[in-house]
Amino acid sequence: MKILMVGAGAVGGQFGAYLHESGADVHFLLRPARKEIIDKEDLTLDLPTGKVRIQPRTLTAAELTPNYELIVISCKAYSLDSVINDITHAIGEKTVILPLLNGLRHLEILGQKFGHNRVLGGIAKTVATLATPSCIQIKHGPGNITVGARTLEQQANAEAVAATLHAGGVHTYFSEHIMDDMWDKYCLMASLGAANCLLGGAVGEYMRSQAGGEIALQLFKECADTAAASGHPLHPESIERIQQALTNRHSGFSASMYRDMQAGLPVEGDHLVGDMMRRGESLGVACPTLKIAHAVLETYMGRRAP
Ligand SMILES: NC(=O)C1=CN([C@@H]2O[C@H](COP(=O)(O)OP(=O)(O)OC[C@H]3O[C@@H](n4cnc5c(N)ncnc54)[C@H](OP(=O)(O)O)[C@@H]3O)[C@@H](O)[C@H]2O)C=CC1
Ligand SMILES: CC(C)(CO)C(=O)C(=O)O
Repeated sequence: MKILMVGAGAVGGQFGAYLHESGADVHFLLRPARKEIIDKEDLTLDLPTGKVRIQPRTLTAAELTPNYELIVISCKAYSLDSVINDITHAIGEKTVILPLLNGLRHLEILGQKFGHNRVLGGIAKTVATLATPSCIQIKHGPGNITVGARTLEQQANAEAVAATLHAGGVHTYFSEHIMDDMWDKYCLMASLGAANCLLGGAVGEYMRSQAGGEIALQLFKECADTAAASGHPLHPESIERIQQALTNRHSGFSASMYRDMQAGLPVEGDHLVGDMMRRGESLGVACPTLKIAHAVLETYMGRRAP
């Protein structure tokens, strides 16, 4: 399967590197400035087990041809419009798209642009950061990807993509209920990211405040109620697991959105927290705490704007 990995950030660079290492036919679509750096310095994965350095095959949007069977998208949500514009020339009749962004709204946006049956459901699980333009720091070992069909027509394509990723050295799960799984991760991600950014700390840090845990659990409740009102109620075990993750006093857990905020970078606040709040409110779920967190994220983004 001919694969185009869009971007070589924390998620795309990592999983693309595993594919490259195991001999898969993978190209990285990079913007010119990044391509120049990676072509000169290679791409290094800094894993707990040591460093892995690869020489990826890179190209820019101007060089794309419509002969990719799989396009993996792992940009931040605020770059999605530019990515959609850039990959248009890489889409052929049989191209399948696997987005690995957190959240859900990108599925609708990509589906409207390229056709819903092309866009699979996908989840990346990892804790990774682009430490320098040519080095990705990965905590807790190699991450994994979950793939699944969002429509009946996609089933065979989703299975083929999962098999290709697995054969390409990526820890891959195939999900028969990908939308439930995406909602599960979305609820974790939105409540964790909102709590980290609103309260200004990783889980163990905000748990030292009197109300930190209560606020994090309220954020999660609003997300879980929204998931249930959307027809994707979380499993009781998931609810318990996420509640524990959000209130563990000894945990350094934080969302990539918080790490981005600490680094002064743009954040996916509207895609993750704003979208959850709007979905909830449109279904009659009260989301007062998500609303406060969204306002904090919008204020942050507004302050960054030139
Ligand atoms: N980091 C993590 O641990 C996890 C992140 N996620 C989710 O995955 C998604 C990606 O996050 P992450 O990997 O951290 O983000 P990064 O910022 O590390 O990487 C995004 C990459 O996308 C590239 N990009 C943006 N636009 C284009 C374009 N038009 N053409 C080519 N490349 C482009 C950027 O390139 P450039 O270098 O040129 O700016 C950047 O390197 C997010 O939705 C995030 O929430 C999910 C699980 C874990
Ligand atoms: C699950 C979590 C929080 C792990 O890093 C994540 O997806 C993110 O940070 O973007």
